[in-house]
Amino acid sequence: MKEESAVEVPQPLPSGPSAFIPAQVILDEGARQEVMTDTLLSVSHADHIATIMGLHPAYLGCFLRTQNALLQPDGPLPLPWRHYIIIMASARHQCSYLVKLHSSAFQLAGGDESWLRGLHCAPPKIQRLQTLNKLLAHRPWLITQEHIQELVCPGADPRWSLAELIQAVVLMSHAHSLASFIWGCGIHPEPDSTAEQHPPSASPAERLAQPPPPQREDPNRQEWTEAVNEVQLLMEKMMLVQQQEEEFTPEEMVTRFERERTESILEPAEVVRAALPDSISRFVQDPDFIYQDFSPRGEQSPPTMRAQDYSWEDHGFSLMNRLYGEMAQLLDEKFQVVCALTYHTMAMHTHVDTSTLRKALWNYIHCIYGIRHDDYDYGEVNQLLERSLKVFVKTAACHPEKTTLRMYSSFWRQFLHSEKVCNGEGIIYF
Ligand SMILES: CC(C)C[C@H](N)C(=O)O
Repeated sequence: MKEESAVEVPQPLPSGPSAFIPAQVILDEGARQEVMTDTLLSVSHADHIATIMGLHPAYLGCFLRTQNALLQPDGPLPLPWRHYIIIMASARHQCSYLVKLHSSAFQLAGGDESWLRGLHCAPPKIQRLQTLNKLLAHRPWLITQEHIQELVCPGADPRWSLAELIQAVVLMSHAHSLASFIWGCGIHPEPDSTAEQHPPSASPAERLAQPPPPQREDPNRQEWTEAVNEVQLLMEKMMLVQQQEEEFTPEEMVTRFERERTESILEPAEVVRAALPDSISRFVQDPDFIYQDFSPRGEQSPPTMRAQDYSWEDHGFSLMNRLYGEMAQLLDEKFQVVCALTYHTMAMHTHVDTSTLRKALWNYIHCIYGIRHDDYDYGEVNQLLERSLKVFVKTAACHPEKTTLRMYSSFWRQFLHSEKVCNGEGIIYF
């Protein structure tokens, strides 16, 4: 095991779409994806998000289709309202990138500027979404039937229709997870249209082709050998996991889940919470309400939810299909693409079956949110995910604004950046 102190302290990159990934690397790794350029060219102004997500063209395609559908002119909620809901939702994760982007879009769509002074200036109907917004962002397990009833029942004033509410919920969830992606990939703010260094007319390729940032020193030979061995070891563990036939009792399976959940508490280093800037805090009510860790004896611990009792495939999809059919299809496609997304690569190796590793990551994120798959042995998470990876994943998923370059650089040091690009939805991690 390498000592913490031996890890080089990474320096933030000065320019380009991401503070974590050098612009040149995005170009190089992107060039390996044949369709990337096409996908990027079809995005009229490829922003930093699309540029980084374009490392996975199949995912970028689904993402953009979903986002475009959410923001197309027709639909139950007026367009300015939809931008405003995204602002409120991204503010919960302190994502000034999205707050800024959608404040401009809100104005362009004809929104009433005075609302941008803060939540208290928005219509009461929008303000009533606050509770749902904060629960969805930080502790979704607390949402009950009453929260929905309160908004849609005939006596509710002002009342939300089901069609409006489902659109608002998808908008909020979309913004929450996108905020995790933005923090998790260290995405830089978009250049101001007034700023000199990046004229808005620059094409994505031009913007990427900035002078490369000062390169860090190449890892020395010993470090490289060590890294190669780490990947080798991980691949051996994956083989072992695949061959494992041992069956555990249901009780043992629960214990293994609980163990993983309890251990995750220790993962992120506690950082003192800084006061929110006014540009964010004006859209946040109750800023101290954040993700709450599981505690084995704590009364307020998140309950466990069995994935078999409520899942997208068996329940979520059909409900949404009735109320917002187009979105149900798009989200379903997005989930399917991401579950199947693999290039069969592992750092310097090709033709690898990475399914066990991807499944461990997926299930680990569900685990931190208290979701248990009762046919999955959580011992695999423990075997396959190194501690630094868990710290990163947990931070990006639960406290995205605390993700640092150091966390990003500490895990999977041998892997391509495109393999590390991560989404707090728990989904893009290839
Ligand atoms: C999680 C990653 C290591 C996935 C891998 N790059 C793949 O193509 O499947």
